[in-house]
Amino acid sequence: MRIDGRAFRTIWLGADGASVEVIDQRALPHRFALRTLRDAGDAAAAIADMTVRGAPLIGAAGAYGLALAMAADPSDANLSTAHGALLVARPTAVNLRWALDRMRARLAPLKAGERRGAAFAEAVRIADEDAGTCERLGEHGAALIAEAWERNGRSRPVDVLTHCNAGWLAAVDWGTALAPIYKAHRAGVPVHVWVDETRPRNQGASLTAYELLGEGVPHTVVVDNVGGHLMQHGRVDLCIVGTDRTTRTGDVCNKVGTYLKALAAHDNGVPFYVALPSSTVDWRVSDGVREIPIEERSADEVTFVSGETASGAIETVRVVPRGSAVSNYAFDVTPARLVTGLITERGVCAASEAGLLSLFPGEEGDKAA
Ligand SMILES: CSC[C@@H](O)[C@@H](O)C(=O)COP(=O)(O)O
Repeated sequence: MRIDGRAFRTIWLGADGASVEVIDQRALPHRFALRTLRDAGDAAAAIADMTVRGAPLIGAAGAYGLALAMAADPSDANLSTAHGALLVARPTAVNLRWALDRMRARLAPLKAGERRGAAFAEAVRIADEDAGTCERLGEHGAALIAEAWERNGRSRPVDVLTHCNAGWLAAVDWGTALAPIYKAHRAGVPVHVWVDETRPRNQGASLTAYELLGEGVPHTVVVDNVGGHLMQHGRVDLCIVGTDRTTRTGDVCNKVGTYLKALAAHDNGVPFYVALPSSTVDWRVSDGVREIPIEERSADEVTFVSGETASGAIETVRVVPRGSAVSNYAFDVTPARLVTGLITERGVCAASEAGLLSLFPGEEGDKAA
């Protein structure tokens, strides 16, 4: 997608064929910066410190990290060590394990000497496939936005509320929740996006707003707690969010605060859609609340906020008094019963095991994997 009119992806193989370039998302929206990953340790650090973030991108970064590991030492021992080290970089988004397991399955049967080239090729394939998958789910989701426009008699733009950043910065390209918006916008369907700021890291205010500006999509940044009010007053036609892990029964784990938006949507009869590539489905898990590990991040993310001062300097300031206890749960689970539908690369389905299997019939056998 575009930054200042230039097309970018979030991750790509460096020109030397031996390193990986990523957009450093910690610097946005104030500064556009790239970071070079030279080994698996760099990749694990970039995932953990959220230089790269968002479920599909974490998966692609893990795959490239394993390729960097194979370039340094293609032994069986290092394949296992690097897989383990990358896997623990962040716990909630299942795409990381999905991508690492796919890489290991591809590389393990090969001779050590064949692994470097195969690993980079597979990582590139994973990234390319993610871009294609997100574009396809965007087309399916755009149809829902077009239907909402028909429902309002084409009288006004369709108001979509989204939470966190599930746009192209969270994937390799296009994004998940924002892909339908981009597709609808490019097709001439007028869309306006309510962007939840998404405390504590403000991925909505900083990244979603930045993306939407780049693509020229009308949007308004709102504080996290205003969604219920907007829905009560008919200002939201539909919600679309992403997910970091979806159970086979259709529960969705996404950025903390998603559940409260789903409750408000349910109470107000607002359709609540979740957009996902199938790599985000964890077929081994059936109860999201009990079984999905919820990442707890540093209390500093809550205690301090960072931003640009009037003089253009980036500064971090304390907003919580010294001495108060602080906790920082990064995700929550929205039960399937609150989800109107799942927007996938194969179409839109019910948030249920039957719904998912109607689109992904071969996956049932993976339940016990
Ligand atoms: C793009 S998909 C969905 C999610 O990954 C996204 O909504 C999200 O919660 C990202 O969380 P983050 O902590 O910024 O990695």
